[in-house]
Amino acid sequence: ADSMPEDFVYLRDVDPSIQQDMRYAGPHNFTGAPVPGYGAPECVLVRQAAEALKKVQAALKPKKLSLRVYDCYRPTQAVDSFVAWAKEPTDPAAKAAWYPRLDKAALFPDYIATRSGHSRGATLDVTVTPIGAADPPPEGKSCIAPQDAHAPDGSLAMGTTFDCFDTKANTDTPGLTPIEIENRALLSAAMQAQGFANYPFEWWHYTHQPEPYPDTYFDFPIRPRPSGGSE
Ligand SMILES: C[C@@H](N)C(=O)N[C@H](C)C(=O)O
Ligand SMILES: [Zn+2]
Repeated sequence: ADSMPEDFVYLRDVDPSIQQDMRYAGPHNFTGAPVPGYGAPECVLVRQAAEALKKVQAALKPKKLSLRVYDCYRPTQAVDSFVAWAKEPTDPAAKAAWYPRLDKAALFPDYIATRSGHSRGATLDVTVTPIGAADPPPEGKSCIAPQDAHAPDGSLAMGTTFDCFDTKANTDTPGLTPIEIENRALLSAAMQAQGFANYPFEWWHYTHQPEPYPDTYFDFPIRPRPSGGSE
């Protein structure tokens, strides 16, 4: 079906304090353009996952930290567009920024899935950011470039930026600085406490378990949130 199932929600309706930087709805992603199926910059998830994220957010608040989501439910048409993107000629500037040490073909399946858990509705890409921190746009530098206390988008330094397709993004990769290790552990502990499991290739990718739709890959497009919310 083309419409959002009843047990999917807009994260904004469950917890408007969680920051959303929905990269695939705009040009600041590895493809350089808005991705098919993302008709609005909104995080959509199955309700259980959204409610669990709200609990993670509450646990971070005393530390003056907030979650920031980059991707949530992903329609299968978007996944298919990633596969099509991989067959197009490589843009050297995009490669230098997002996958400096791998060729496009090598990104599948570890860093980009041809059938993604995101399409099942309980998976999301997330980082942690100080509450009230400035939110400058991404700079387009190499995603594996050294970071100070913060990544270029103001979030906590995790060793790479979001969607950095590189071994340095592997959650337990060697060679991180102590603060990067601490920040990844902080995210991981907060998420695990509410039932999220990390994907070891990408420090930002988490799935809430058990999944309500373990075998269903949805393709409804993400539409603007109805005014007044869905609750
Ligand atoms: C593309 C990246 N954000 C991601 O989510 N990768 C995993 C492997 C996926 O595509 O499911
Ligand atoms: Zn992901």
